[in-house]
Amino acid sequence: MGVHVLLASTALKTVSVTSLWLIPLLLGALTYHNYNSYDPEARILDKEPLKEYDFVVVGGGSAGAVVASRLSEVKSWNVLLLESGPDENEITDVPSLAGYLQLTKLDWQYKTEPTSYACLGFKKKQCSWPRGKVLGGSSVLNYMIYVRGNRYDFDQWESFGNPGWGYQDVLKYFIKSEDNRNPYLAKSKYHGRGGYLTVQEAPWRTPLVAAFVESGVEIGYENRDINGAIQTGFMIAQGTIRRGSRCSTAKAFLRPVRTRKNLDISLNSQATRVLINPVTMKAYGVEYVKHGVKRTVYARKEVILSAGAINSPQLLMLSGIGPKDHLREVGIKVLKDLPVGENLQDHVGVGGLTFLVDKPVAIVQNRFQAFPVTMNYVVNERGPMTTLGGLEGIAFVNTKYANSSGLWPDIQFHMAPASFSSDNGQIVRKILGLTDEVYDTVYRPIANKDAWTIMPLLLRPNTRGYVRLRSSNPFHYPIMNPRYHEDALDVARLVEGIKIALQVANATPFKQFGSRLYMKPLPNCKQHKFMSDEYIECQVRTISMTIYHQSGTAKMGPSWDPEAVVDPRLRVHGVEGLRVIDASIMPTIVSGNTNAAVIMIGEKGADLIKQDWLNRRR
Ligand SMILES: Cc1cc2nc3c(=O)[nH]c(=O)nc-3n(C[C@H](O)[C@H](O)[C@H](O)COP(=O)(O)OP(=O)(O)OC[C@H]3O[C@@H](n4cnc5c(N)ncnc54)[C@H](O)[C@@H]3O)c2cc1C
Repeated sequence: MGVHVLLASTALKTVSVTSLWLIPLLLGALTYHNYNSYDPEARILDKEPLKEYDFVVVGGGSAGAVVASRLSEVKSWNVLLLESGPDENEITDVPSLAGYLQLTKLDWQYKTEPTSYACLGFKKKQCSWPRGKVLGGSSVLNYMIYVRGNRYDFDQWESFGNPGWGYQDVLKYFIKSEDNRNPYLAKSKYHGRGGYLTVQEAPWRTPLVAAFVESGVEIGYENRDINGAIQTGFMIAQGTIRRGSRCSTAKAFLRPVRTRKNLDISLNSQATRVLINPVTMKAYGVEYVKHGVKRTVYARKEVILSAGAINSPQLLMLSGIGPKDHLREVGIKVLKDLPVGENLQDHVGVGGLTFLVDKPVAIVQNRFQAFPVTMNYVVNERGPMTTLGGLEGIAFVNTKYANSSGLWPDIQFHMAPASFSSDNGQIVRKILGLTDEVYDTVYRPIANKDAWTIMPLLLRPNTRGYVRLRSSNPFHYPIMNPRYHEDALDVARLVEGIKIALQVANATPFKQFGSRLYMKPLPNCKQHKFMSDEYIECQVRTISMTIYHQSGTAKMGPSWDPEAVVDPRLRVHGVEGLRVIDASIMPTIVSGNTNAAVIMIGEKGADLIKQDWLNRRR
């Protein structure tokens, strides 16, 4: 996702340099104090769990927050939400500070296994995989881009034997969640108003994003709502923000219902195992650790895993549900042999393509004065601190390998008005883990210069990776290998994606800024002619950037699908009282940023539970 946090540097650098940063913190603290007494967005209360609930939801992230909120609408049910991390804080609210949350205690700080195919420009050849360890999960760390995916993704899910998951069925759940506050979008039949989740464009932007959209039109694409009837095209990004601040799923779905008597939320509570009766094969509770003490909570009706695409499969395997040979290898008794942890998919992009401009129109850390920028955010909810982690433009384009209809693009663009070194090497290089050689040779020479980038990303990879247990210890991080770029066509699509990005950058609208390609080759690719196919392939493998969309590790599919872990009602095959509701269930990754689709999965999953239990009772 790239270059995100450049403004943030300005603000956070100030913390250590002057006391100006105290002003917004103080204002934030005052506002927070007031919220506690009357505001519906006030924070949730961390509860001591009871011994037993109707439903125990594990993980309060993008999906789990939705599930807990919707299930507790049924007054006769009581619901426990267990979340490993703490609550959000004032810094997580600020859109431009998104990247600053990585490598903190709100981040699980995962890393991929080193391979020789990808991530070669990062330390130890590992890609960093941040995931939210906080109420709201990865919706607290994410860059807030609101993209739903392509209608054919969902129709394909249905065609795999998952009735009720086609585009027309899921569209109503996207709309149900949404409160779109951009009038031109809100009136469209594809958008919703009045839902819990606020969606709007960032109130501030650079002129470069207008040039990006106009250039897209010049090369033959439409400027359109990429979440509407047709996805192919260019637009200014929509984001999950509310009045200029992050709207995580915790803020959207949990805070307004925090006083419900039948919903308990337990923070800093890490589930370690689902309890399953080996004779009846019914899930009846969860073991978890809070404040260093191991505890058990029982579920009368169901346990729901919403721990995300890394931790839901980890928990299933720790509980005896997974590939039998692998479980035996790590000494776990097999209760149900299922391909848990397989089918891992992610979006991987090519980072580092940089265009320099002659005008002061990009985001450059040194140019933003901390005090006015911060006050504009705190007082007016406007200004550079409202940018979606630094991203401004989105596009969906077709390479020569794309579906011939032109309606199911194979490449997405993220456009950011900054480079890897617009923050003078303070944050971006660290959170990505760029090697010193790459940073010093290529990016340090343009530190603090006006620059912008397009990052092409591969929408539907051919490769499938895996998540496996490192050991039977629930506190040991699992092994993660996305197998990026092991498939030649995946790489070829990205090479073509870079060529389309170059066409966009060469279009007339960018000429007014004196925009030009920065031509410093990557040190390990300089044997190839700059921007030849061979060079671009080398760049694809060197700066292989996750877009943080891990999914698919507990695949949804019918009982005859040998790869399926959950059925189309999201129940784990062969185990009663246990569902998975999060990014893990995607049979194929959606063509677009995953947060909105995961929220939709949470909405639909909660409805499936209501249908199953409320109909049964009557
Ligand atoms: C840095 C970053 C940037 C991103 N940018 C975007 C973007 O701009 N737009 C977009 O659409 N998507 C984006 N994404 C992806 C999107 O946010 C995720 O796909 C989505 O949040 C995943 O939702 P989930 O519910 O599956 O998992 P998560 O939201 O990760 O939730 C899982 C939750 O479970 C908790 N948990 C895990 N294990 C346990 C356990 N054992 N016990 C108790 N709790 C546990 C975790 O702490 C976490 O809160 C981004 C993600 C990241 C990390």
